[in-house]
Amino acid sequence: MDQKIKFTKMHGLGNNYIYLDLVSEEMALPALNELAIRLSNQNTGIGSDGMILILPSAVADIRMRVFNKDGSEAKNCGNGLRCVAKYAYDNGLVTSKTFTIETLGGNVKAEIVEAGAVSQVTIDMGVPRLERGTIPMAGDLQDQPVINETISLEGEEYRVTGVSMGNPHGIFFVDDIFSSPIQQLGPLLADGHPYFPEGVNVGFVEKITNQEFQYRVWERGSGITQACGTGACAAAVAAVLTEQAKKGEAITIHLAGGDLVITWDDATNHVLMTGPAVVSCEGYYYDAV
Ligand SMILES: N[C@H](CCC[C@H](N)C(=O)O)C(=O)O
Repeated sequence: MDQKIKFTKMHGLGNNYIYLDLVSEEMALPALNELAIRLSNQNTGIGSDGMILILPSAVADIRMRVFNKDGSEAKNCGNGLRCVAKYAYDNGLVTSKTFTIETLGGNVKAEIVEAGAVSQVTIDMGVPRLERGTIPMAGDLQDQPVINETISLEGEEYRVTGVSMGNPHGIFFVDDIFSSPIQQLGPLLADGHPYFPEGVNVGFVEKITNQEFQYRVWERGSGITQACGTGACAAAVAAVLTEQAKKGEAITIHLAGGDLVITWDDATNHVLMTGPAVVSCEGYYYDAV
């Protein structure tokens, strides 16, 4: 069947997805997991880190579903949320500059800080989940946080901090981001390992100052990406948990694709993320299956 599917490709700091607007027009789509794989394929599809659906919501102003390049569905996507917010505002799906977005990881609040070709968007990502059982991570004391826990992987010892932003993150602090073991630990942990039963986004963080960190990521389901919004939030939370940064202060996370400003708010315990959202292109994909 040759189905003509309208899409918009957007990115947040180079973390790019194919967005399908199922609010403005009904589309009967094929199996979503397989469609995400086809759209993401850079040889036979459009090429991206995955697919994001923009849908009506019964509990928020709009709803986001995110699928990785391998077709797996994730519960949250920070760069995706900023792009969904941009799209919704620019295309009149919402009428205010502040609105709510439903995700599988919980509802979040979006604010269009600056509209334009490059929109600046703030997302209130809500409260980070720190208990071992919520990441989830294997081990005793499932109701306790995992902060710089020593784990042995392939004969080497590493220290990991676990943070969930609705999706799982393992944060490893390193002395030099450019010599981090991303190629070893990414494939080993991201898509299924006894220590991370649901897989994990594997993040490496180097401290520059108390308010500035470098971050690189091997994403669950997509591999190395230019940026990971939930990962940047997890990196800032882990920096506070390991007493390398202060709660309540703005923390700049430098990612391969650019910077995000993250604040883990003292009063609300919510994590705020601010950064850009950009449309790369739009058009039609001919799904010949
Ligand atoms: N790979 C992630 C989903 C995308 C998250 C990332 N692109 C972001 O901006 O937060 C996961 O499976 O949890």
